[in-house]
Amino acid sequence: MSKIEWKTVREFEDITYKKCNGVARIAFNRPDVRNAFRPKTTKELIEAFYDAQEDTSIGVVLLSAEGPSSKDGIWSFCSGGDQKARGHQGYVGEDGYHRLNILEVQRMIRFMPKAVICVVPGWAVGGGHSLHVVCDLTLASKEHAIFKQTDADVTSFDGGYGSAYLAKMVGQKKAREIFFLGRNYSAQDAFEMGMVNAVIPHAELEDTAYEWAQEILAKSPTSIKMLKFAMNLTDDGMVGQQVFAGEATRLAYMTDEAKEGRDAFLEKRKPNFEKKYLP
Ligand SMILES: CC(C)(COP(=O)(O)OP(=O)(O)OC[C@H]1O[C@@H](n2cnc3c(N)ncnc32)[C@H](O)[C@@H]1OP(=O)(O)O)[C@@H](O)C(=O)NCCC(=O)NCCSC(=O)CCC(=O)c1ccccc1C(=O)O
Repeated sequence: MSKIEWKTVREFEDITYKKCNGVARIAFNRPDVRNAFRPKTTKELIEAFYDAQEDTSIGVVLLSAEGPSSKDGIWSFCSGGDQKARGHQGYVGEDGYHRLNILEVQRMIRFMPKAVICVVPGWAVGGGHSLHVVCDLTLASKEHAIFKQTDADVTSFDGGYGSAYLAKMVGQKKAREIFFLGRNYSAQDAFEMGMVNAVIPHAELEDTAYEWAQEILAKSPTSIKMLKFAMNLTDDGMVGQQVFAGEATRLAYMTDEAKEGRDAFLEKRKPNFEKKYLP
């Protein structure tokens, strides 16, 4: 295992963004407010995720958080939407517009053609909880991770992946308990429910996430991508089919018959697909 030497690839205000050996690490960086996200945060997340998606040297993305809080030493992954930035129609950005763009971040994670691992060093609450749900894998701090759903306390509820997909993960009864009662769950509770892949001692959490990423990087990228999209497909309806089918088209582009179809058009002749029928 090579040493982890994270390199900052771009400076942001609300997040940090680093890369090392095929792994991108995007981390919330507002620990004093439990890493609540505001429109600026989601805008930065979208830019970082887009860069990680486009960068062909990156195969796995870690979504993590900086910390602990300088005020009280408490760790958090993300406490969801910043309630101070909340206006009458949604979360208000510096431009004065109300936005719902954490859902765009969720879609980027879901449709990212690479594995996304959520690293939970502390509180994962509200929209922060939903982000962990939508990631492909979740690793949680044994000592500090706490999972909690407060959407129903503040009337800012995620009726998409955060709840319905969670129910597929932990079962209907448990998902309803999580949302209806809003209790605290430890990393071990979350592991036993099936929404966390592993409970890791806090001091080893980031290194373990990097090691898991390296294990995934040793696999065939096309297999990981197609398996992710295949597993998404049954829950994502026509959009899931579109994403999966797009990749099938990409694979078809690489065949001789695709070359023949393109060349025939450019050469103004009929395509010859003879002897191209696979058994
Ligand atoms: C996370 C807590 C349980 C932690 O509790 P505790 O350790 O006791 O810390 P506190 O003293 O409460 O907090 C410390 C400090 O942080 C500030 N803070 C914490 N969370 C937030 C927050 N979410 N927004 C703003 N500020 C926050 C807190 O005020 C303190 O500041 P001081 O100045 O030091 O006093 C607890 O903090 C807690 O419960 N937090 C709130 C959790 C919450 O309700 N989050 C929002 C849920 S709704 C959501 O996330 C939006 C979902 C969403 O965006 C969405 C969903 C579906 C469709 C569309 C959308 C959309 O895009 O709008």
